[in-house]
Amino acid sequence: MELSADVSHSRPRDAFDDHKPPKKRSRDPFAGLNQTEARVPPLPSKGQKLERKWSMGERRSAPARKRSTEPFKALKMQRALAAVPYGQRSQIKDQISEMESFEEFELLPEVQQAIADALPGLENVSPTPAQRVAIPELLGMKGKRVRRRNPVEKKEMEQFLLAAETGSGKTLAYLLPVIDAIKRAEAIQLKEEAVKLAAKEAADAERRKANLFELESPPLSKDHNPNSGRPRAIVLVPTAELVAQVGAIAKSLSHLCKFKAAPISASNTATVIRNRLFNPKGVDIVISTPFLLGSIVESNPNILSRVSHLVIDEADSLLDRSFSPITSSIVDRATPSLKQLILCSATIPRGLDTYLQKRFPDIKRLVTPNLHAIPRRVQLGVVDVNKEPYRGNKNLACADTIWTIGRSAAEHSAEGKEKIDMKRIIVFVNEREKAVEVADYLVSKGIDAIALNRDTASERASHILASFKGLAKDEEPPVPSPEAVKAAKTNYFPVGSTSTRKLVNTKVIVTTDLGSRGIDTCAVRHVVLYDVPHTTIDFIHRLGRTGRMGRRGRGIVLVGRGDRTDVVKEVREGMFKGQALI
Ligand SMILES: Nc1ncnc2c1ncn2[C@@H]1O[C@H](COP(=O)(O)OP(=O)(O)OP(=O)(O)O)[C@@H](O)[C@H]1O
Repeated sequence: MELSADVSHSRPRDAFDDHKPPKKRSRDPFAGLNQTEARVPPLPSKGQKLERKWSMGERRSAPARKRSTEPFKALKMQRALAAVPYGQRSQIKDQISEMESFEEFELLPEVQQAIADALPGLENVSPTPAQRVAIPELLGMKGKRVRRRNPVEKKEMEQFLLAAETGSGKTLAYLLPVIDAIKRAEAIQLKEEAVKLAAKEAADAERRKANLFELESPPLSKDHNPNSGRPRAIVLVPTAELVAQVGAIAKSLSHLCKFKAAPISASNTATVIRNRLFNPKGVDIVISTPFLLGSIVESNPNILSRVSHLVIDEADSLLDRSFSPITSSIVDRATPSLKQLILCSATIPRGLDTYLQKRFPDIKRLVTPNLHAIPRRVQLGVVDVNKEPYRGNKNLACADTIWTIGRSAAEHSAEGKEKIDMKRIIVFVNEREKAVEVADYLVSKGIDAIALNRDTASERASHILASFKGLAKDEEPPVPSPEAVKAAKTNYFPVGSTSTRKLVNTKVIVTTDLGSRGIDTCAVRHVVLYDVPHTTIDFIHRLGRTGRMGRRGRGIVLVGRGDRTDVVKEVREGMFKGQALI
């Protein structure tokens, strides 16, 4: 092989004038060989850098890369929830990690024993994070070894915000300390009354000795009980269904540690309400909605005269625009006698956060480590309604989704494996009118569906919800024949057709936000989000109806034209990573 005669000659200067190596050479695998000069291009000037940034390739890729790394970009547009720093969360986690038993709380023995009645069928229960965070604080325990504060020595009203994820046992977290306080106050009152009575009897005896002919003073009337119509504690909740739910828990606790609970709501008659409030044996805890209690207080202001504990459950609802005036007026009227004001919520919306900073700047925030995070055991699936076979028909996609859930269980049963449980599914819509429309459509497709909205009579609503709460025993679902299962294999219904087939093992409630707050639907494994919720707050509450207290659950969101897919994507990512939503 012979080398060229020019091999050692450099190339003419103007060949590098544009600072770029010739393209052909740079692509050549041997381009780096036989070079006598380092051809490193100089650093680009500032102007060149900008030019490069906006060149076609970079312009497309730069924002895309930013989007993928920046967390919750779509959710940041709404920023619905107040932030709780991760440092604070880990600190709380450490603090509560050592509390393993209810016995560590300085509750009265009768209150301790009553816990088992409120959690029937459960053995070796340990307190949930919400209970570990709240109970010691509400009892005034400071650290494990320090004695509880004397309930009578406390003069100023204490304010607490208990914020813990859905289905985490917040009801017991506030009820147990409140009942404990009531029982202690009652014991003190009984002691004081006994001392007074003894003093009076002694005085009477003295007087009789001094004047043998004096008539005996009449005994104290036993007809009037000073505890009648003057509760020591009030629990406010937003709906009649929640009044019944919290009332049932209070009643179960009252079997062992005796106290009188009066749940009152618009679903009770006036006579029932009167009898419960003005029971001659007295009343200790009233559970009510703010509107009902507010109207009673107008005519009987004495009802609030002795209230030492006021609980506002679902505080984010009860302090929002529609409820706030009436809730605040009850707080104001009860304040003179209040020892503890306890707000309770699964979410701290930014509106509530600002309100609390202004109205209760000293409120003590009791927050659990997983606040605002949807637990990992709840999965979120997405159905694209625009795709085949739905072609934008959400009703059809909803019916098909429900059939898919119900059918899998029916097949399982037809194979003779085991008796199947009734499946209970909640479908959430954003508008009240839509609930009826969707329920009617589902019924036309052979699904046992019912609408639950503000127009549903409260007695009927309680009845509908009972089986979803695992309280009422369902009639057993009929076991479908193998033929019926075969016939139901395809659950696609052409638009407009009415199904003659029936989905036998599934019950569905179609509801709005009304069914998303506080209802303890522990029998629900599936939630269908017919509409994409407006905010992360609604996502948390709606998905919170499943996967309660350590159970698994599944949410399915139907995404159609105009729905925020970016929001759904970010919520899913957050759930997958176990992150708190914002
Ligand atoms: N320590 C415990 N161990 C086991 N189960 C419990 C315990 N405490 C409460 N539960 C059960 O957990 C379920 C949920 O409780 P609860 O309704 O109080 O939750 P929540 O936090 O108020 O939910 P939401 O935010 O949705 O209102 C109930 O069925 C209750 O019986």
